[in-house]
Amino acid sequence: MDRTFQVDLRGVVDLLSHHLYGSPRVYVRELLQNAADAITARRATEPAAPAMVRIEPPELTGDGTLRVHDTGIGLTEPQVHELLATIGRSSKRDELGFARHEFLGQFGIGLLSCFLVADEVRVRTRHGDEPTVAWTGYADGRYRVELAAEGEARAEVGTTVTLVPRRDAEQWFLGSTVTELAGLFGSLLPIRVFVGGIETTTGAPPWSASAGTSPAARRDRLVRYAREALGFTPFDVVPLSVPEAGLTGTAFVLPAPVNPAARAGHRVYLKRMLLTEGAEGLLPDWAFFARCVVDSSELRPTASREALYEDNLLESTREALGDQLRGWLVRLAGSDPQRLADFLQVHHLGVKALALHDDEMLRLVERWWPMETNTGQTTLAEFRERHGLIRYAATIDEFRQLAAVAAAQDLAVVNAGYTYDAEIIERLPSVDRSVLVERLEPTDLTTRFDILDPGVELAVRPFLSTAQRALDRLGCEVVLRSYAPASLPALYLVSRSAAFHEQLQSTRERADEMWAGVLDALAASGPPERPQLVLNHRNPLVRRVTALADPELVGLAVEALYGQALLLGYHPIRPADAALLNSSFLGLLGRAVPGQE
Ligand SMILES: Nc1ncnc2c1ncn2[C@@H]1O[C@H](COP(=O)(O)OP(=O)(O)OP(=O)(O)O)[C@@H](O)[C@H]1O
Repeated sequence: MDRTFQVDLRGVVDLLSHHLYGSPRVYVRELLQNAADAITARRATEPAAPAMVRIEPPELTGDGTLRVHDTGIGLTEPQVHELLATIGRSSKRDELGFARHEFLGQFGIGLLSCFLVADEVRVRTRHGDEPTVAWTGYADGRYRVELAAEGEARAEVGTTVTLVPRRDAEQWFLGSTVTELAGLFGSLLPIRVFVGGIETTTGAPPWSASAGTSPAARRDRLVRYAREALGFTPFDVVPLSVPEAGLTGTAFVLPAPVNPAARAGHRVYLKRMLLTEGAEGLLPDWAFFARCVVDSSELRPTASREALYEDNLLESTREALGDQLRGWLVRLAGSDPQRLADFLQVHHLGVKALALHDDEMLRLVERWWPMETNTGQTTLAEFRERHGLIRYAATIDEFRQLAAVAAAQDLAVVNAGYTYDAEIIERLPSVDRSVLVERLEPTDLTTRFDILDPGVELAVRPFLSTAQRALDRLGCEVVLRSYAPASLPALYLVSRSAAFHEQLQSTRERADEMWAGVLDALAASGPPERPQLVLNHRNPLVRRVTALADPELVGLAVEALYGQALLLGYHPIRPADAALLNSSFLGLLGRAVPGQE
């Protein structure tokens, strides 16, 4: 014998409340949705029928219940038996079981959500001239269907749903809560909803054409809407429209920086009923700087109606919305570059973070983000146009060391020391093969320094060996070259490998034995290049120093030049350097101040 499943309603309600719905508050949404669908169904054959829902919270009914009256199509007695007594049965599907397009509901479980907050649900409904039918359901799964008694018959077509609150759920029935929830979920519904005497529907969405007379008025309205509903004054508003998803709406560009990795939540309405205030996946990741409010008639909800269902339509919608935001950026670049600059000022960190993965963002940064260079601020695109390649210093310190000298040699350098900049520059050739990039190494500059002519070279040899002796213990090599600018007496240049070895050395001094061994092994992997103190023979002071006869004074002068070059290049000052600076300063002072004790 075939048997039929028995459904334990308590178990189902438990499942809904703990696993499907995020909060019991959805009961208001489900009631509104059923009322709106019933009105839609009635108006299909009776276009002039009223479209009104009235909610009476317990403060008004006076008997502790909440009532929802609608002017919808109502149900006949057989329909009540079929639809209200069977979980998963809906009138909103076609013969093949597909969700019918004009309705909000489709699953046939919405009414059950009332049991999240109510012990008892009563439905009194009238369809056309049929008698009024009364259905009463209980949370334990019992239900009763009867024809309404004579005095209880409805005068009008429509349905009244009455909820008898569960003891511990009374807070969900407060007039203020119900008003807030009806406004939250249903403010855009194309019907009129009242809670007590307060209308909670606001008419057409704020972005619809009829809502504002001129584009400027509509924009003002949207800015006001963002302030009230989203809590910020947008940097800009961007109209959105994706016909294939029946989608219209607005993207609000955020006025303050956000973390692009944080999931953005968008406010999504489906057929003008709020689905969620935190929809993910509506925009591509790179569009982290916008929050959307949209209404769609075609996108699908998950069964909980709290998120968008990820399908092909959502994917193509995401792409289309991405295109529209990209278009906004491009238009901004063309029509109002200053505003684009303002936008980047706010969102540059996020834009740059994405530029490491997203080609569009990379191009945006290349074309529009002004970078610091030793010839002033300029975009990478301009820099490349002017200099044929992008030459950059990879850290701020390197840039500081090199900027002035490189500029004097007509060598333009970008400061790529700020967050993401060096990686962005290095990624450029992967999207455009014609882009040449070159990392400027401090020691690259030495190739641009002129060597001295042999006569001078010979004459300064004694000076150089005295100078070298003074700096030997600091591991620094002294070199004499001729370079611009003449005002610069000396440069301290550390190659990358020398910098690495220096760091290794200072770590080794602090490490315990085991680690010292490891570090030694590392250090042995490459010959340490020594840092160089490059004295500038074009500098008058340096020339005078090279001509000094007193070796002690030469030592003091070279030490002082060494210290000054360290400071000028923002190099770290080790204890030995500090001691040397100190002694050379005092030594020179001693020489400068005449007289004896
Ligand atoms: N206010 C109402 N007026 C007329 N019919 C109603 C009303 N409320 C519910 N019904 C009928 O009861 C059926 C079941 O309602 P229920 O809310 O459980 O599911 P649904 O709205 O079809 O789908 P969903 O689970 O997606 O909300 C509906 O399909 C509808 O036919």
